[in-house]
Amino acid sequence: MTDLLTVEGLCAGYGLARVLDNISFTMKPGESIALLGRNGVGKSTLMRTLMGLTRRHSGTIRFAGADISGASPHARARAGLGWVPQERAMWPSLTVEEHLTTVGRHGAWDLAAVYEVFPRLKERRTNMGNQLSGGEQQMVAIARALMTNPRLLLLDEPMEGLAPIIVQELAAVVTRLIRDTGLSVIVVEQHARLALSMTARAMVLDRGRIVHESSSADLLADGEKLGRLVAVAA
Ligand SMILES: Nc1ncnc2c1ncn2[C@@H]1O[C@H](COP(=O)(O)OP(=O)(O)OP(=O)(O)O)[C@@H](O)[C@H]1O
Repeated sequence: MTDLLTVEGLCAGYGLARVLDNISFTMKPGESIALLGRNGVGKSTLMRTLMGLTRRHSGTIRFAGADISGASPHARARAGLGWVPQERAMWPSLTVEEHLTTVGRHGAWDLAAVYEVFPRLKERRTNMGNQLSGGEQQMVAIARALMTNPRLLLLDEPMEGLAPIIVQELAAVVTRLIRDTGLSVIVVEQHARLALSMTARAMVLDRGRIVHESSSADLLADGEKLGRLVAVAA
């Protein structure tokens, strides 16, 4: 099977400051990766670099058969990269449903499909973005990315700051997306064990480099290694 994503020798950062140092990895369609590491090691920077939101110093990114290394964020979204940013980025004056329909693109994910995954959003469909709880905002952020019918979904700390019960609810949804719909996903998460339980592959960063790659199950089973590589939150 051809790769969905091929990253080779990627160095990137902000201005002249280099954060990512020679990152290389590949992903096949349907694969899921937990991207882990301590605070400040470059996880968000890698996600943002895949979306074209940082300064790439060198290296290449191929996605769905095309070299997107120099493509704009907009072009990358059109090519099928779905982005759920850490800050959620709600539009206060739009309703839940407007958040979803303004970005909708033809494909299996339509309003009915996302409401089936997030029944709470259907109940809240006329609420404004600024009338939602943190968990509901995160559901909108994920649903909005699904409405673009992405080939790869990038989730940057989707559980951050949410109550434990909402974390479990969202984790169940993401697991379902990965296992049942075969969606390709990279998820950055402070809840390392939770992220490993949702995904097939684990990748750990330290100071901008990949320092560990294995199956998620292997890393989950090795508590000592997990503790050494990652500050384990849960
Ligand atoms: N907009 C920016 N401009 C300059 N430097 C930045 C910017 N954003 C992040 N950095 C720096 O890049 C490095 C990596 O940050 P990044 O947010 O990618 O880490 P992270 O692994 O996602 O950490 P966290 O889990 O805390 O979000 C840090 O040293 C950070 O200070």
